Amino acid sequence: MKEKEQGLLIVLSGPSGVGKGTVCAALRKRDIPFVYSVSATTRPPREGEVDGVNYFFTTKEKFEEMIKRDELLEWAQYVNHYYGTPRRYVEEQLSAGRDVLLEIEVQGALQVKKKFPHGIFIFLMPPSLKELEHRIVSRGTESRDVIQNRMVMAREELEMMKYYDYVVVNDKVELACDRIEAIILAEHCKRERMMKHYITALEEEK
Ligand SMILES: Nc1nc2c(ncn2[C@@H]2O[C@H](COP(=O)(O)OP(=O)(O)O)[C@@H](O)[C@H]2O)c(=O)[nH]1
Ligand SMILES: Nc1ncnc2c1ncn2[C@@H]1O[C@H](COP(=O)(O)OP(=O)(O)O)[C@@H](O)[C@H]1O
Repeated sequence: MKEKEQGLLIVLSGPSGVGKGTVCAALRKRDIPFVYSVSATTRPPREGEVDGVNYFFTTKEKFEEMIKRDELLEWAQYVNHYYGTPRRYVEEQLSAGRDVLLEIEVQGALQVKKKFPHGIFIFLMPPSLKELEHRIVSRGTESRDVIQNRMVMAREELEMMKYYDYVVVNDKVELACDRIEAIILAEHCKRERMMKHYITALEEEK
């Protein structure tokens, strides 16, 4: 009998402004069968962001409680705010055999890698640093100081690319999505090759 396989844990990281949110929104339209983890954060909501959809917006005190109670799979401080992945949802979905996508920054991704070494780690790259700065500025959601901080972080984050399994350039949104979709498909094929029940089925047919 076919045993229930765990879903794939897919981690997408990349510097602020590279287009993670844009690429994830475009992936959602493609109806790829995976679920998205919603992070908790102490950052204030931007215009149009909805609590429980974009993030669970919370206070520093409540976030620190979640850390204490071990309710987060990983967490990090990023430009003066906390961000973290609620553990329960991810574990439940993976156990139900669903693929889960986490969109998180690099410190958190490295924590996840320790816990899920078989996760798929994808780094989204800007075509150039100049284009990255242009994207952050043109998004218009951050003050000049925050943009400068994010550019400093971006240079550090790009150094961490070496820890990822895949690098995807976000030159064109749809091309970046094609590449991510191809990676997930390939990872499923790889996993199927390793599955015992296929080998058993072939042997039974002999
Ligand atoms: N470690 C960690 N990072 C997160 C989480 N959620 C979001 N982030 C990252 O935090 C950084 C800042 O996110 P945000 O303030 O929404 O800005 P933006 O993604 O750059 O537009 C981004 O690199 C996100 O990928 C999380 O749960 N854990
Ligand atoms: N491939 C792309 N080409 C041009 N602009 C892009 C591309 N991807 C994203 N953008 C733009 O760059 C800005 C930052 O994108 P966003 O998705 O908010 O980045 P992140 O979530 O990584 O911080 C947005 O204004 C978005 O429209």
